[in-house]
Amino acid sequence: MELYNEKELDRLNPYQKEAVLDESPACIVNANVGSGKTTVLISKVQYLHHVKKVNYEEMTVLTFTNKAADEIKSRLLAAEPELPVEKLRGFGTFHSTALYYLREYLPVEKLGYTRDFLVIDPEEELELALDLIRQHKLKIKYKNRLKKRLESAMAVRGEEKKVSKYQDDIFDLVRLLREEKASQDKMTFFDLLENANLLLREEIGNSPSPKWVIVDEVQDSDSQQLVFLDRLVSRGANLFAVGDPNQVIYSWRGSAFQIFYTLKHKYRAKELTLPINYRSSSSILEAARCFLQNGSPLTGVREPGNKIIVKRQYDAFQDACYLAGRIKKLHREGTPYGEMAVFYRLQSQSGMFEDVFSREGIPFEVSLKRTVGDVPVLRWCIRLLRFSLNKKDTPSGIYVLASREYGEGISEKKAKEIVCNSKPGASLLFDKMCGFSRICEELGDEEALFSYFELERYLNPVSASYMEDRDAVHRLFQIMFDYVKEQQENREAGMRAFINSSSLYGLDVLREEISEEKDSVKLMTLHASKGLEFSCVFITGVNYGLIPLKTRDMDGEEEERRLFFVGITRAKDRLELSYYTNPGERAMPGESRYIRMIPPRLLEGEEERGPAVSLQELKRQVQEQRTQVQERSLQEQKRSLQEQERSLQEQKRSLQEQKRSLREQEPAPTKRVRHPRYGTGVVVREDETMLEAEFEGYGTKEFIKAFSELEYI
Ligand SMILES: Nc1ncnc2c1ncn2[C@@H]1O[C@H](COP(=O)(O)OP(=O)(O)OP(=O)(O)O)[C@@H](O)[C@H]1O
Repeated sequence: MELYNEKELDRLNPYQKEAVLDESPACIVNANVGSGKTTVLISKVQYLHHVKKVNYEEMTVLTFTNKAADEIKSRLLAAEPELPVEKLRGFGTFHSTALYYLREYLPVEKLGYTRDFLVIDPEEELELALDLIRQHKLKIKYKNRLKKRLESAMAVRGEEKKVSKYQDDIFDLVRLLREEKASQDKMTFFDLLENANLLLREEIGNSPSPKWVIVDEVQDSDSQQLVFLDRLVSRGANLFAVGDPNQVIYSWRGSAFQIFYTLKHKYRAKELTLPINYRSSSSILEAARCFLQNGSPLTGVREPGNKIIVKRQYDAFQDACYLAGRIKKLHREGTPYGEMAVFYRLQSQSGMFEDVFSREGIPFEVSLKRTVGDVPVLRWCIRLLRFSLNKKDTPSGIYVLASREYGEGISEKKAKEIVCNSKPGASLLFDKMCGFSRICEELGDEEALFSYFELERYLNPVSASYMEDRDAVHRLFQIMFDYVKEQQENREAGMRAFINSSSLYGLDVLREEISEEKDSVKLMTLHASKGLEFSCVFITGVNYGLIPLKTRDMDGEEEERRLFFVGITRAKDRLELSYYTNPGERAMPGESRYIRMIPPRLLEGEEERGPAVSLQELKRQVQEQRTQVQERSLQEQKRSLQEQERSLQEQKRSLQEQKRSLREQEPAPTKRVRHPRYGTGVVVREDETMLEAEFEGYGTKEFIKAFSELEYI
């Protein structure tokens, strides 16, 4: 049966079809968010295989995350269940593909390694570096930033540039570290790409020489990854790279906006576009357009859908309680939990949501890349296996023996003596590790492995965490045995491969990773949301200081904006944003400008919103509001003064009233006057100018005071 036919192509829009059918030696697809990059990538692989008859083994498909690689592989396997998974070994992250090349093809011996080298994480490298500083009495400044300093020093190319700006021994440390890692047969993630790049340059005649290199999320490639691409392209591979410049969210790793430009010109690549977004409702897309940076048109095909809800909350706790209710309601109305996600800016924000959701009985998963090293008992077990499989890894041997929690708990000094001098008989556990290779193939199952190392004794059976630790180790061993069986390699090689994947994949190797099938709400940082989609997305803490984070420069600010763009474009049907009025020290109270950048007609909140405004306008409005408030208060004061005055006059009048009535009630004191003609009289009425008096025999007479000849008596 033809697995890929015209019908498959008909599902694609014309832009997608053009990208799939394109056969240029180099093609860069500048794709919009949600425009079907993954769809196109998978179609391309199927088209090349089924129509152009390119074997899967002749393709290298590079992704940015393990999850993306797994998705591509599982979609290919779903379409073609008989496809042996080994044929897809060239499909993976840059690091896992480099590991595959180094193990299978490249002459690692030239760099002092054996094919059995093991991958270590950066923490282990740091331990090694600190040891070397002590041993060689190196002068290293800013040791608290050693990890960062090592990263930068390792990236320096050209001997003449290897001069420490702090005038210390950092470059000697890098050299010693490189030698030490090779002598212990260990590589870090950085070394995987670095060594693969070195050997790929030299080993032109040697495999691997893929016919096609297909790259996902190319916008986030760093300089090492671009060199890796270049090595493969210069061996004659066709390049097909897909990416979105609006989703560059890792420029601190060295990826840059100019990658498209660089690739296009370096390889004279044909540039295609995927403009149509299939994912989000048109309201969500319209909001997303406010955060676009490269001005490419973002076209959608969906209905307007729900308005974007904006909620003001007192703090994260109140928000978590509100979200718990909201999520339950949406679930009752038919949205599966697995179609809902809560995004935040910082991992430290997840705790509050985890607590409240567990209390409220909401199933949830936190997307957190944890390494096996984050679980103490697993870290100890992995190092036990590391030393058992690689006797050159003396630091792991010492770590196992000198651990305070597990093993024999012997002193570090003694552990060093035993491991470095290979002293048999001094420690039972050490002897077991040394004898592991001899019995490894005979171990029937994970139980036998557990018993061989007598772990019921060494996992500290009196500790409170014993049961939990024992179960975790059983699980680790069981998965390792399954993995080894799947690999169809010998036991030791399979175990090595497992340990390497545990370093590369983190705890995902225990299949505790976020799985889409599980019906649970997903909690994750905005960074972790990349490439995913959900029916309903809640972005919490949209306060200045969180979203966006305070940044040092414009580049940082632009990256924050792209990160928010990535977050909102994960939503298919519902987008809900919240901000806090009491966000704690890190952030400012109130909504961040990102909410104000969205046109109000797209928003629905609990309060009436004014029009979207610029910061200047906002400032003006605040000042205007202040002046209005001041004027209003002055008028209030005036009104109240007038009120008081009126009331005083009332009181005065009422007092006069009372006085008058009292005067009327009381017999007025008689005033007497004498007149030369009428004799003595009694005053009956008087004001300032007039006076009336009654005279016996003459009656009442009225006088003008100023001209009368009256005399008071
Ligand atoms: N031609 C098409 N017709 C209908 N739906 C499509 C088409 N192409 C892709 N889709 C759908 O659009 C959505 C987004 O596709 P996909 O996840 O491949 O996009 P993407 O470009 O990888 O997204 P992102 O930019 O977020 O990484 C998916 O739900 C997919 O099924």
